[in-house]
Amino acid sequence: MLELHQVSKSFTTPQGPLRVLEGVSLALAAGESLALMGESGSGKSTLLHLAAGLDVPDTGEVRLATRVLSSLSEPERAGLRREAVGLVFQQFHLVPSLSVADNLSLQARLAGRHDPAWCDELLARLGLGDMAQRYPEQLSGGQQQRLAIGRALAVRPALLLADEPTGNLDETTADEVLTLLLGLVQASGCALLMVTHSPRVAAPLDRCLTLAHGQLGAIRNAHGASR
Ligand SMILES: Nc1ncnc2c1ncn2[C@@H]1O[C@H](COP(=O)(O)OP(=O)(O)OP(=O)(O)O)[C@@H](O)[C@H]1O
Repeated sequence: MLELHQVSKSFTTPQGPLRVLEGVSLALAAGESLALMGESGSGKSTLLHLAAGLDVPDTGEVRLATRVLSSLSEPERAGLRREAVGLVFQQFHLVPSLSVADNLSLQARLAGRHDPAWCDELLARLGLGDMAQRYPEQLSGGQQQRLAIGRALAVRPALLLADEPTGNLDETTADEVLTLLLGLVQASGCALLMVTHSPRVAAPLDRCLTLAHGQLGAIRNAHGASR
């Protein structure tokens, strides 16, 4: 589903080039969930952006659904991202002037993949069924993040990329949102790559990798064992 092969990425800074990823390889199968941990500045978001085709590596390959992202033009990458990738960030990025229902179906409509029955099911499963005609400012933080998750899943993506999706929520709300997210990911069969600082959040996922000094390591399998 998602493959990174020997991916390197540097940024230009006033102090010179900053090497963030150095020969990183990983494979994520359909339906698999992977937590990506690491200290602040270790390159987690950079890796997520490369996986989404929001940026391209300096060297190496990112393959998404068998397409090599760096061989695509930016509009082609945007098209593939709309169809195959759901994105959830710490900030909810909802459209204030659109209702809950319209926010939820927005990406799916843009991708030409709007399925009203699936959107209704998502609203119900996310506990937003009674709030479909409200506007984002009339929702709590947890409800807004549930809506952002619904928007990402409405397109039935093959891959869900989540960057600290519960980072803005209190612990109880974060647990509720995470449980809902993992249940929906399982129901929809998509692969999940989630960046998190929290071992609690990472624990229920199939695997956990840590990024440090530009490299991936500390692999944990579903049973908590390191290898
Ligand atoms: N566009 C850019 N230009 C220059 N430097 C950048 C750019 N984007 C990221 N960086 C730098 O690359 C490094 C990795 O950033 P990244 O956001 O991937 O880290 P992170 O592990 O996600 O951090 P955090 O946990 O704090 O969100 C950081 O030192 C950051 O300052």
